[in-house]
Amino acid sequence: MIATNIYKRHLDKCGANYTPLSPLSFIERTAHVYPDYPSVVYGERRYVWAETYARCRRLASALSARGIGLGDTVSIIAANIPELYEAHFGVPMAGAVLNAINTRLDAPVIAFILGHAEAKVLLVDPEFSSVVKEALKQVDRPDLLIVDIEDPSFDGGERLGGLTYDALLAEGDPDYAWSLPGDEWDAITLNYTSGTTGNPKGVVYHHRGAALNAQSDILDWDMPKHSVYLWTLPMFHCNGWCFPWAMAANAGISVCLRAVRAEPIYAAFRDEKVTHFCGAPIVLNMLAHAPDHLKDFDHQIKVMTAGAPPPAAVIEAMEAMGVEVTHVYGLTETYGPSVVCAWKDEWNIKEPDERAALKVRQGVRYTALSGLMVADPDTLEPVPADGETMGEIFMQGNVVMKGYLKNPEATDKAFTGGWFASGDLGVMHPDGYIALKDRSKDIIISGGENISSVEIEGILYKHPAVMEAAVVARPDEKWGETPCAFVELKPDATVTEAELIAFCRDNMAHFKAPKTVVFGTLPKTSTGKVQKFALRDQARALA
Ligand SMILES: Nc1ncnc2c1ncn2[C@@H]1O[C@H](COP(=O)(O)OP(=O)(O)OP(=O)(O)O)[C@@H](O)[C@H]1O
Repeated sequence: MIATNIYKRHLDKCGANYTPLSPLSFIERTAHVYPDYPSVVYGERRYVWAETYARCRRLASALSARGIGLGDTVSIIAANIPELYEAHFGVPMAGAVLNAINTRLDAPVIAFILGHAEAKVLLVDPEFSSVVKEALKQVDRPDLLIVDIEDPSFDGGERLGGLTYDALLAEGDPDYAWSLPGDEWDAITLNYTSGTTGNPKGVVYHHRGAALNAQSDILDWDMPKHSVYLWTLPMFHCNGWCFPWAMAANAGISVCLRAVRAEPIYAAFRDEKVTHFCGAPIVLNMLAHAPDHLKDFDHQIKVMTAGAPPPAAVIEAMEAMGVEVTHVYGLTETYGPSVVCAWKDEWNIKEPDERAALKVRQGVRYTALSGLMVADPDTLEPVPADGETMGEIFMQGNVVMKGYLKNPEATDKAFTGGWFASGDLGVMHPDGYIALKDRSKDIIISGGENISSVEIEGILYKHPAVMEAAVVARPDEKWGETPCAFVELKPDATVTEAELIAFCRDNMAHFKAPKTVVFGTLPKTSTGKVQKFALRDQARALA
């Protein structure tokens, strides 16, 4: 007898029971349900959902009328302003792929991206017109449509094309009948990695992953409906960790911000009654060290942090100010956050330092992620959950990128045995929470022992004189490598090399303590991370 599965008979997908997952459906619903609720705020400019939705439809319609559609790239280089928010909907509503370019890149890299992405349109914020002008000289693309965004609140910049963003919107239909993608696997955005590990690679996201991760953002952060979200995290970075779409699903308010400085951030906390914001640990550190008179708010604020290991001292400082920290971890390749240090109520009774020690761990799967493991990169055998055995961190599921654009070799290398290899090293704790120890290329091997630079940095941050710290390997004849710390001190603080080394030795195994300390400003990448490769060069020169 032929075995049959009764659930396979006459139970097929059809238009009634299956539509592609896409975050575009979120804005349509929210504009329908909450048309007059605030959506986007930028200084004096205030929109409600009906307006934001109409502007996105105009953009889609205008792009479409100009022949932009499926498989085309629309690039944008902009600060966190409403136009960049709208592009997250208007561009894919036209069927095209949004490529938000990192605003801190230099002209040759921008030129590389425009060429590699085969961009058809480039939307330009006036703040970046001069670097774009330089980049355009280096790309041979006379057909590229340049659209200048105008921002009366920004002083400077120049027009590069013959069309403004508002004029483009005016060409469009506010009632444009856009449609969901034919396939949820269709590309929605293209994000270039910052290139700290080589040439920028074009990470492609699909509608399905974008919808799922945006929903996880809300779920894994317990975001109440109509949250007030401050845009401190660049929207160009992994599409702002999917928060443009999350805020549409949440029917929340996006408070746009051009400059990520303590003063406007604290002013927004107070004036807009911000409830949520995201930022790399360096942003949290900046806020913690801002003058006290700025810290003038008395409502509950939550921050989500990732991008680099958050030192326990920074978490403690934020929480002492009444800002609740949620620690997440991910990569451009995983739509931003895909792992969260899911908090447990029973941890609330612990002392602040114990709470921070639990929270510096990267944690467990985001709701949208299917698999997370720490494993031997050669055998893919998971390491024991002992909190000590190091392995590589692997992810699996719908919030792992489609792959790298036009780069099958890199895609094949990243996907191994059904898993995405993160290039990060970590351990699995007995309670199932992972902790990241280093990027594989950052680990220090001294006398045959692995030393985690992250662990040493965590100790250095606890010293009252230290503002920022980064540790790299310094070549050493006897030990192979020794830890070399680069330290930026707080204004007016003083401490000697010997004192800092002694402080580390008092707080960790002696062999792990840095042997050298160099004082000075730390070089940063375009995403605000410390440029460890530059520090490694400096450490090598010392040797
Ligand atoms: N919570 C976190 N704790 C520790 N490290 C983190 C955390 N979140 C992210 N990271 C680090 O950031 C990396 C992802 O960064 P991202 O995808 O932005 O790439 P990049 O470093 O800017 O560029 P490239 O991929 O070119 O090196 C992770 O692999 C990890 O090393």
